[in-house]
Amino acid sequence: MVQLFKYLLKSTKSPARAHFRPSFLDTLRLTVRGGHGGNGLPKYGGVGGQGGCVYFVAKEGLTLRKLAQNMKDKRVVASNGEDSSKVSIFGQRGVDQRIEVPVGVQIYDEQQKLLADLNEPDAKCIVAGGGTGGCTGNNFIGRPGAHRTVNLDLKLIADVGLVGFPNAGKSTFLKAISNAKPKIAAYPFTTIRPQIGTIEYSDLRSITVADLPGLIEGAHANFGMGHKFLKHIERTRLLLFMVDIFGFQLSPQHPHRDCLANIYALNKELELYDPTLLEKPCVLLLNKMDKEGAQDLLSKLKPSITNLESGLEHCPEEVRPSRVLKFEHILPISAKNSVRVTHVKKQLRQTLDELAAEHQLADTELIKHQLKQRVGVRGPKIT
Ligand SMILES: Nc1nc2c(ncn2[C@@H]2O[C@H](COP(=O)(O)OP(=O)(O)OP(=O)(O)O)[C@@H](O)[C@H]2O)c(=O)[nH]1
Ligand SMILES: [Mg+2]
Repeated sequence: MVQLFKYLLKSTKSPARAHFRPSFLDTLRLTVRGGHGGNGLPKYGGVGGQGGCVYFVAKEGLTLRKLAQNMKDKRVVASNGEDSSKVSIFGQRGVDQRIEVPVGVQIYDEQQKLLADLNEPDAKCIVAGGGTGGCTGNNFIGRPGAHRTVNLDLKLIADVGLVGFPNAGKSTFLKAISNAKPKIAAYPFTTIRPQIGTIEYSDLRSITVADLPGLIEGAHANFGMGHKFLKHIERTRLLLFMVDIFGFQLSPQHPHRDCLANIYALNKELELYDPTLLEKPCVLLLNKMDKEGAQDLLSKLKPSITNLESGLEHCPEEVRPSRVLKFEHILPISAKNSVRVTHVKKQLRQTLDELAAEHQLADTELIKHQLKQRVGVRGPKIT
């Protein structure tokens, strides 16, 4: 019976099967223990071997899900150092435990203190040192290794973070612009885990875009998936906001918000999560421009969208941010028909290149300060 169930589960692609698919995992708790130091040999002044340590190394192409599957009991223990003996005065050191973790993992101890940020390939950190071997300093008695519980918190690393409310067309856009093959449907919450797409350019350069699902109005109050996935935009260099030009209504119980109110609402959600995110360079996409009446709507909303500050007083109080976003560019598109998607592709690359060049220049505090002010001075244009 169990076999039959397993077979059915394997062979069907029904929604039930999809339901059993393991979900995206971005946190993992592990217990780590360094090896015990070996005992010394007082008679000969022999020193025990040091216990092995547990260390993490960041590797690309790994996921926390894979790591969790490979480590069923969530415990990592390094081996003990050997005791000193007549034939081996210096005991052998214990063998280290090397654990490969995905790039972008941050490691916290139980008090939520950050121990390490493994944000580039081959970055390493020792999470549990081995105990010292027995010697004169400790009466020849080997010491236990460090023992602790660590929390691994994965924050995706992408050049661009795609932020928008459900149904705006984020996945449609990601599919049109990159190699990603996300699911697209006419109902909210189609995407339930972050997706990363890579945009390739003719000069063989590429940029990565992360589609971060689950953001809804009130996420700060833990509605929907709350801010679960917002942490992933902390490490993106550019935020790409997307709104439906016709606005959005989550359900009949929620108010319909026009496109402008949605921009403010996204602005507010980010502000409530982490106000420093508002300082990141950002671009706005106005999607579904192929639909009838979209151009007229755009002409009507244009003055307010290009000057968010001016419309603040008419913004519903519950979605009113205290500080508005300053978009580098505002780009009307039709993700579905791939209209102006190439233009977005060019703009993203250009903006990222400009940012990289400016950061290279910004080696004095003064220039860094001017950089922060930069977006505000220029003001966005709809192009
Ligand atoms: N007319 C029109 N429809 C679009 C456009 N882009 C997306 N859509 C439609 O809008 C609906 C939602 O698109 P998705 O790409 O799934 O939206 P999403 O933002 O990823 O939604 P969630 O994953 O639920 O957050 C689908 O029915 C798409 O076909 C567009 O440019 N024009
Ligand atoms: Mg989606």
